[in-house]
Formats: sequence, structure tokens, C-alpha cells
Amino acid sequence: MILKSLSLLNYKNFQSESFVFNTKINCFVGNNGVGKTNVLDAIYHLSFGKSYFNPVSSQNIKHGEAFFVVNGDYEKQGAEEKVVVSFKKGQKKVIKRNGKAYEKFSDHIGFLPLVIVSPADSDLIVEGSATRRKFIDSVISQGDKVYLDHLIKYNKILAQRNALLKYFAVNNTFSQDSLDVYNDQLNEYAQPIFKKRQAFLEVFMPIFQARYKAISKGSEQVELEYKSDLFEADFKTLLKQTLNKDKAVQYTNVGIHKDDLVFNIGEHPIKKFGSQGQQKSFLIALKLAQFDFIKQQSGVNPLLLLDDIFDKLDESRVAQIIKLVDDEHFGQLFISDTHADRTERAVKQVHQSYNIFNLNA
Ligand SMILES: Nc1ncnc2c1ncn2[C@@H]1O[C@H](COP(=O)(O)OP(=O)(O)OP(=O)(O)O)[C@@H](O)[C@H]1O
Repeated sequence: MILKSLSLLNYKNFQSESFVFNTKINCFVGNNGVGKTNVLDAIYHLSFGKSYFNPVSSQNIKHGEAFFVVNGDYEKQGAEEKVVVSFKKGQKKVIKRNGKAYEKFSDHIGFLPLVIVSPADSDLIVEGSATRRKFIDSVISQGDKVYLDHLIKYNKILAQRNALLKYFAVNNTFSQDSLDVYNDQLNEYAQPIFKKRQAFLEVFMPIFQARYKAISKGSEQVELEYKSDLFEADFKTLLKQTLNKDKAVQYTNVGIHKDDLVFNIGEHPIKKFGSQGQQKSFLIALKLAQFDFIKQQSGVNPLLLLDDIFDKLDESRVAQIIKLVDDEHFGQLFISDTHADRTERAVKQVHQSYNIFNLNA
């Protein structure tokens, strides 16, 4: 899959800008704040219908303007595809594929597979479990519509159950029958989500371990440990057991919305025991494994976005990454870097064609 060209209208710091891309490597260089990451984010937007860095759509509109439009022309499996994302303040966001608006954004997810490697990935290590669940969900969802559908439904019912718990508390009332309706529905979607997360990790773990080994050249063993309440007991039993607590805090305390992924190095959490270099290698390995997994599932080469990664790595790891992307295994690449010289030196070593876009005015 190739992104042939991109045009932006009032997207973040860009008023009107367009790019025609190289089919292999595209680099955006320029000073801090010039908009390199914003271009990558616009490409991300076309795949996921939202920004990777700022999910508040109105804040993606250029200051002082009322709307933004991002337009991408792709070639996928021999067909031309035109995807346009537009958003006007006070209105619903619109995603169109070849002129036809999607009714459900979730139908678009996975159509333009993409993996982004960014300094913001460190959130996966330092932040709470929600960030890691989002990672698992985004990897599985890109190749599994049913999973995404179940997840959306689960979250909707969860919100309704929480609202009911609040209603009980405010009105000093309770109805087990009403709660059971939600418990049954939650259970119906929790089971397949739980099973798919388990199955996903079984396939994903060896891919990830191989990637880590290739980048780090180290002997340390890394693993991803899936934690879920549902390993403890049947979900409906768990809901019964936590009922008093749920009533007290007016919130559902057990379920797959509490799942976590523990990142271990040598059997200890990397958050506490990994060096900075090990943490960076871990995150890059995680993202490259995501690439491998999506490619394996979809048969399509995802776009690979490398945001500011040269800054975060020592020379030997940069060389290692460059060697990796030289492989035919990877498709089209988009790289951002502050140093034009460094980028050019790095991509010159690769036996592929490239374009460098200097965004300095
Ligand atoms: N809604 C918006 N309207 C106008 N400008 C915006 C908006 N959102 C972000 N910006 C601007 O975009 C710029 C940041 O762009 P970006 O993060 O792409 O920079 P960068 O070139 O990647 O920089 P760095 O090298 O520091 O990572 C900032 O100057 C910021 O003020």
C-alpha cells in the first residue's frame, strides 16, 4: 500500500500544503515546531480518523480557523483510493472513501494499516493500564472488525451499567433484575474479547521477542504478561462478588476494561528495572512486532511512521533500524528528524529511493 500524495487545509500549523511522496522513504526535516510531527499525524488521521497526539478534534484545526481537511491519495492492491477526513467546529467529523462518507468510523479502521513509532510511546511504559489496553486493541482491531465491534458494544454497556449504579446511589434504590440485564450483556462481549486478547498474545509474543533480540543484541529475556480478572473466575461470578464495592463507588470494578499488559525484562517489570536504552529498544520492538503482526494478518504492508526516533537512539541502534527498513519486508516509510544532514546520511546507506522534505520556510 502506498500513500501517493497528501494535502492539508488548516490542519494544525499548516494552512494549505501538499506533498507528493516517494513510494519508499519520505523524510520530513526542519527546526523544532516546524510541523514535522503534524504531517505524520495527518497521515495517522487518515488511517484512524483521529490524531495520535491530540484526540480533541477542534484542537487539530489551525488556530483562528473553523475547519480542517486532510486528503490522501493511496494505491492499495492495484486500486486507487481517495480518503478525506474533514472536521468543522460544532459538527461531526466526516471520513470519506472515494467520495462516500462512512456511517461508522469503525468500518474504516484497518483499511489503511499503519504503525507509528514515536517518543510518546514511552507512555506505554510509564502510564496506567488504559494506554496498554489501547495498544492491544489498536493492533487487534486493525485486522479484526468483530473484535472492534465487541469492544465498542462492551464499552457502551459498561457506561450504562455505571450510570445505573449511580442512579441507584442517588435515588437510594436497587434492582438486581435491572443490573442483571447489563451483567448478561457485558458477559456476552467480555468473553470473546478476553479470548482474542489471549490468542493475540500467544501469536504476538514470539514476534516481539525476535524483534527485541534483533535490536538489542542483548541476552536479556523480555516478555509481555497478560493480566485479566477473567483468569480468576467466571465473569458473572466476579460481578456478583464485587457488587457491594460497585454500589459503593458507583462504578464497575471488574472486567476486561481493567485488563493490563505487564512488560517484563528478565522477569521483572521494565518500568522499574529496565535501563533507558532497554526501554527504548523494548518500545521499538513492540511497534515493529505490531508491523509484522498486521502485515501477517492483512497481507498488506502497513505504512510505517518513525517520529523523531534518531534522536532517541545511539549510532549502533540507528544503524540497526536502518538495516531493518532496508529489508523488502517494509513498505513505505515516513520519517521525521530535526537534522537534515543526519537524516540524509542515514537514508543514503539504504539501497532505496527517498525524498527529503525540508519544512523550514
Ligand atoms: N491547532 C493548531 N493550530 C496552529 N498551530 C498548531 C496547532 N496545533 C499545534 N500547532 C503548532 O504545531 C507546532 C508543532 O508541530 P510539530 O509537533 O509537528 O513540530 P515538529 O516539527 O515535529 O517539532 P519537534 O522537532 O520539536 O518535534 C507548534 O508550533 C504548535 O504550536
